[in-house]
Amino acid sequence: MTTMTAARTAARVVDAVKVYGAGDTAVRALDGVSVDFPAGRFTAIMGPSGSGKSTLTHCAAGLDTLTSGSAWIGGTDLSSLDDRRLTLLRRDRVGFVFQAFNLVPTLTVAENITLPLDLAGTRGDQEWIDALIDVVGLRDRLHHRPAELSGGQQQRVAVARAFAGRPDVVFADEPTGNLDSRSGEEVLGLLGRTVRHTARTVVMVTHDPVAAAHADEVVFLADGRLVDRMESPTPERILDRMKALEVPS
Ligand SMILES: Nc1ncnc2c1ncn2[C@@H]1O[C@H](COP(=O)(O)OP(=O)(O)OP(=O)(O)O)[C@@H](O)[C@H]1O
Repeated sequence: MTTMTAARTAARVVDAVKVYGAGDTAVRALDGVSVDFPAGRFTAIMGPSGSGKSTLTHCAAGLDTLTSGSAWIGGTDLSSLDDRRLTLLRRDRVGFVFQAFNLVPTLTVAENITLPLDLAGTRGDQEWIDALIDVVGLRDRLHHRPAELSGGQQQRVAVARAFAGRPDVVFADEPTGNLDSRSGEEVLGLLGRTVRHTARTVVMVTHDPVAAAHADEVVFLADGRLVDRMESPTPERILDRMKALEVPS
């Protein structure tokens, strides 16, 4: 009964360096970041503007490549994959939610949710998708088109789509950036519930302490480096930490 298993890591980067450009104009967006995102947890990435949050997320998700260091999804080193296998990994094992909802306007809600599965040529797990539709509260909107939905409802469709293929990890980049605070709260509550009730993993970039406080843990970046981690965050504690990071040195 006392057997402990080490927490599985859904995604991680090790000694991640990302340099944009070259010579005098080179920008070191990530400067040796090592961070793991435990499976079954909701992790938020915070840091001042330009600290490398989006770069870290894009490299961890296999949307961009590191200059040096390694990025892993589960036990797979992304640098070991050719373009085709990387595309397949992103399709089959990673979900994305962006600030712009990126729904296909001509498809219904139901079709948008299953789009990644349809593109992959699989029906997916019907029971799972059915349960997801209830979790995101869209059962009575399934045959509507995105333009007939509020922004918050559209983002809930995007969340359901991100989880539809039961990915190892869902990356969300400012998912509430285009929403009013009430719809934003709904989407954040939804991300948290999905993680807790279905043991999925979410990694979310945000600049909003209230949004980050929905996560189980916050990791803080400054100048391309990991500077802190905070368990069981509250908006007040996050704000205090951010204020310290934003003081010019
Ligand atoms: N494609 C690019 N080419 C050149 N420089 C870039 C590129 N993308 C990002 N950068 C630079 O890398 C650094 C980190 O950018 P990044 O977007 O990762 O930060 P961020 O923390 O997500 O910022 P924000 O909160 O403002 O979105 C910044 O100095 C940025 O200007």
